[in-house]
Amino acid sequence: MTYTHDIIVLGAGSAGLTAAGGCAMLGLNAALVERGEMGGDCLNTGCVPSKAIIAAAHRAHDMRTADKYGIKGTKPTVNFQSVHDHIHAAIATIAPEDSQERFEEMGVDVIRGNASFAGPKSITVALNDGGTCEISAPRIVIATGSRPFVPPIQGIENVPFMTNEDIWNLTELPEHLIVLGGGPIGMEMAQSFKRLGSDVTVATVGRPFPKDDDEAAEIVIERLRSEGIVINKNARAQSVRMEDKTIILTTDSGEEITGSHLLIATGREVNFDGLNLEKAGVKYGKAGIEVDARRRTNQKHIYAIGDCRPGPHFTHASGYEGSNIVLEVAFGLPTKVNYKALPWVTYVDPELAQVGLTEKAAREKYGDKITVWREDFSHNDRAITELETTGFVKIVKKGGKVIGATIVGAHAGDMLLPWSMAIAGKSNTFGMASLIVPYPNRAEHSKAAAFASDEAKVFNKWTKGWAAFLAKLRR
Ligand SMILES: Cc1cc2nc3c(=O)[nH]c(=O)nc-3n(C[C@H](O)[C@H](O)[C@H](O)COP(=O)(O)OP(=O)(O)OC[C@H]3O[C@@H](n4cnc5c(N)ncnc54)[C@H](O)[C@@H]3O)c2cc1C
Ligand SMILES: NC(=O)c1ccc[n+]([C@@H]2O[C@H](COP(=O)([O-])OP(=O)(O)OC[C@H]3O[C@@H](n4cnc5c(N)ncnc54)[C@H](O)[C@@H]3O)[C@@H](O)[C@H]2O)c1
Repeated sequence: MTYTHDIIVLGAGSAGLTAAGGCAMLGLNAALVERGEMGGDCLNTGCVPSKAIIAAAHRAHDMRTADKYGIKGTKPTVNFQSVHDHIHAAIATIAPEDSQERFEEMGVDVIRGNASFAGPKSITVALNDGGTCEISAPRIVIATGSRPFVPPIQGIENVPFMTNEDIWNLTELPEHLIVLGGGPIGMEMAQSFKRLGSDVTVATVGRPFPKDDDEAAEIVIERLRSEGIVINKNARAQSVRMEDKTIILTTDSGEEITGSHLLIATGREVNFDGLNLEKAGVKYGKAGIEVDARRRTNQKHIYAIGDCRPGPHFTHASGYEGSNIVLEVAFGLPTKVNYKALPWVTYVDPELAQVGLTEKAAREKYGDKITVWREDFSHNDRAITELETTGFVKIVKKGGKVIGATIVGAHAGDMLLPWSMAIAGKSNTFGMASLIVPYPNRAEHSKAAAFASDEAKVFNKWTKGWAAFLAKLRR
């Protein structure tokens, strides 16, 4: 079979951009198909807008609480249209990094349209501006991401609700926001809207931050409650209705929660509708496209990376898996994912940061073979001078080895890097460049500097020559 490309990547989010860009930089003829906005969820409807609103809310909170530093605190005047503009300015500033033009300059063939399998090695694209095109390659990467999952709630079809896809269109502050879901999306938004002036009620199943360390999560929950957010644990949404302009959500315990706006943040479902996976014989389940540790599907030449496969849903996980694809496809190196030093940060205040195993997960795995060490910020001089003494650093060890670290407190996310290095056992620049660093985070620049110092070892005439040789064998 004569192929149009060496590799086809479906989806231009964090996963697909990394895979397609890396392969093209090694000289492969890479196609990247995107039906929506370049940059995917993270840039357009996820990390970037959420971190921008968090920053605005932080400033409002600082104004209200300045008294303790000897500066007269004041009630902030929030112009929500301007907050909206700030959010969209942040997206627009970062957008060129993920743009079609930038990837075309790298040598990627960017095709805008909806991709579906025509066969195991061929793709039909329904082009956004009309018509179709057929492309084919010996290797195909599915990186089609996820979208909000809306649970079955009686009456939901008659009630206006928002998800992470449209909340960024708000130009007026909601009077009373009901947040359904106590995961990172729900809790980051709950604190932001509260600080900007909305009343906020959260309804969730179990405790908020279900994947995080118990003690650390409780510290944040206490802070959120002290800021006036009402949090209903064990409150599964049963039904919802509208009376005049009021939304009334009824939980499975019969409690009624009222508000002016409803945000649904109850997890994700995968974007594989319309991909025609059957035509390629690719297996999938409810949690996503089934993959092995190398992110190969049951069809070994087809990979699935990022949010579209079961596993962690983070930009940095998607980017990491995209880089692994470059090693797999361009260099022919079998590359298993290794998440023993996977970090994540929830950008509430105080920040909640984790790398490796939580204490609970480590106990479940290793029982009393672990030891746990905790240092509170209450006796850290920088924290004392900044009046930010809430929180701690906790490390979990097995013998002499660090296997997990939890940090809750101001700037917690920026403090994770040394623990990632300890868990991964990597300290030189090459090792640092291969670490998974949480997004978005200032420590990413330490990784970037480390990578820059070694970049010539990855992208040079020898590696390009090897990639070209391998690609020729496969054509
Ligand atoms: C509100 C919010 C805040 C978040 N904050 C953070 C954070 O702070 N840190 C963090 O690490 N993660 C965060 N995340 C998670 C992060 O955004 C995702 O894990 C990440 O964007 C997934 O990247 P991806 O490339 O796998 O998928 P996506 O970004 O979803 O990209 C998939 C792309 O594929 C395209 N596509 C789908 N089907 C087709 C098709 N058939 N043909 C062509 N194109 C197709 C889509 O249009 C999309 O552009 C957040 C998510 C949300 C919703
Ligand atoms: N800072 C970050 O890294 C960040 C920020 C936002 C999102 N994300 C990623 O995005 C993904 C999606 O986030 P999310 O918060 O939507 O999902 P999630 O799966 O993490 O949390 C969903 C929450 O909704 C609750 N829930 C589910 N069904 C419910 C119902 N019927 N009624 C009430 N509560 C219900 C769950 O108990 C859980 O607390 C996450 O996996 C996360 O990795 C990351």
